[in-house]
Parts: sequence; structure tokens; C-alpha cells
Amino acid sequence: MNDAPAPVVARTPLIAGNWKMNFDHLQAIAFVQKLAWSLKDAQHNYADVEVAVFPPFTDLRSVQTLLAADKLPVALGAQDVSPEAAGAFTGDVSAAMLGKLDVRYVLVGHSERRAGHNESDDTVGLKARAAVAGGMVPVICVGETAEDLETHGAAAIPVAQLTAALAHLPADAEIVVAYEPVWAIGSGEPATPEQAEEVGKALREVLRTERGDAIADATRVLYGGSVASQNVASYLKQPNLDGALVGGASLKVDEFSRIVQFKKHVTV
Ligand SMILES: O=C(CO)COP(=O)(O)O
Repeated sequence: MNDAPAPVVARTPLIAGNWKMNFDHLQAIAFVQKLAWSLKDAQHNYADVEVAVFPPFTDLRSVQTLLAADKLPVALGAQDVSPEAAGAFTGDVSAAMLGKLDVRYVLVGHSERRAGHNESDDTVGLKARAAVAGGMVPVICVGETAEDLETHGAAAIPVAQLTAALAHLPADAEIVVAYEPVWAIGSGEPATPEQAEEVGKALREVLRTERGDAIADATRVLYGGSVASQNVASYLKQPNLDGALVGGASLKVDEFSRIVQFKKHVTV
């Protein structure tokens, strides 16, 4: 028996802004410039908290150019990827194309795509696999609807969705998991930190069972759903939550900048 306390694993928090279908490429450039100035003024330490933005496809090239020209340590994310490598798939964008634009993260399984584009757990897993094969990190989004919550409780559906996605991935693939209860997205009614932590803990248990301790302890689990500067710190204080996936509040520079600087408003 080993009674030694579990090692404390430092996971760099990730604050990710999912812009959804907002901002053309000019607005995107203006936004990222203002964000960089705001974080510079605030002497933000990017080593402490990683920042990522997920613009629409049409903005990626412009944002990439700006990030490279100004050497800004903001990671670039895409909102979707094709499960296919190349070929006759009109309207789709491949992982290889995203990789060429220095995209580091790819959202897969967002509830707006599961619901609005009929994406199954298998599709989500195949998209995650394509992202990994392209050298990127899939941000696997999971979450229950209000109905699911009533019928199955909070954790069952997210746990099943994550388990299904992992089945498609190589054992050593780096991933990020985002718990986004569907009822909390855009509703102004976020999950309580305790609710989110309970599901975050269950998701980490899935990682522990499926992937072992090292990956379970290193993988970041984010919370998303009506995150704002007033509530972000309460999630980041939870032992199993390592960041936030922010929608509406990521479109306002000052607000997103405050969210990134959540450490300043953690009251001990
Ligand atoms: O869907 C979300 C992020 O992916 C969350 O959106 P809101 O922050 O607007 O609730």
C-alpha cells in the first residue's frame, strides 16, 4: 500500500474564447489587437494562464498573421474540423489546412453542432481523431441538456460522451475536455461551481480509467456556460476545473481580458 499523498500536478489554466459565428476578419484583427494591449497594460503573465481564441474559419489566416507578426502568445483555435483527410467534401475544412495556419486547438462536439448538425458521438470522436492526426489538440465538448439533467443527473451524459470520443483516439493523444451543460450556454444561468466540479471530477475519473494516472492528472478540464468575469474565479478554484470555455463574454474585449486575469480576483 502506498499511503503517500497524491502528487500535486500543475495544470496551466486555459481561458478559451469561442467566438461562434461572430466577427469578420477585420473585426477579428481589431479584437485581438485590443486584447493584447489590454493584457500588456495589465502585465498579464501568459506562462500562468494560457489564452486561446476560436475565430470563424474565415478569420483564422488574419489572426494567425497578427499573432505571428506581433509575437503574441495567444493560441489559435478552430471551431470545427472535417473527419476526412482530403477530397470531395464540399464546405469542409481539413486538419492539415488548419495545421498550416498554426491552429493549436480544435473544438469538437460542441452542443450547437451536436444539436444543429446532428453530430453523433462517433462523428465527434472521428473529428477529434483527425485533429490529433493533424498535430492539434481537440477540445472535446460534453454536456447534458436540461432534460438529461432531470432524467440522468448531471454526470451520466458527459461521461458517456467523453468515453465514446476517447474510443477513437490514440492512447497518448493530448486532449482538453470542456464540460458545458447545454442549459447553461447563453442562458445567463451558469452551473454552480459545486455542480461543475462534480462533473469535472467524474470526467477526470473517466480519463483515469481509460488512460491512467499520468494523462488524467495532466489533462485540463474546462467549464463553459455563462462564464463571466464575476464568476470565473469560482470555477477555477475547484480542484478538477482548469479553465473556461467562454462564449458571449469572449466577444467583449474588456470583459474577456478580466476573465483571463481571473487570478487577480480570486479571494482567499
Ligand atoms: O457555448 C459556450 C462556449 O463554447 C458558452 O457560451 P456562453 O458563454 O455564451 O454561455
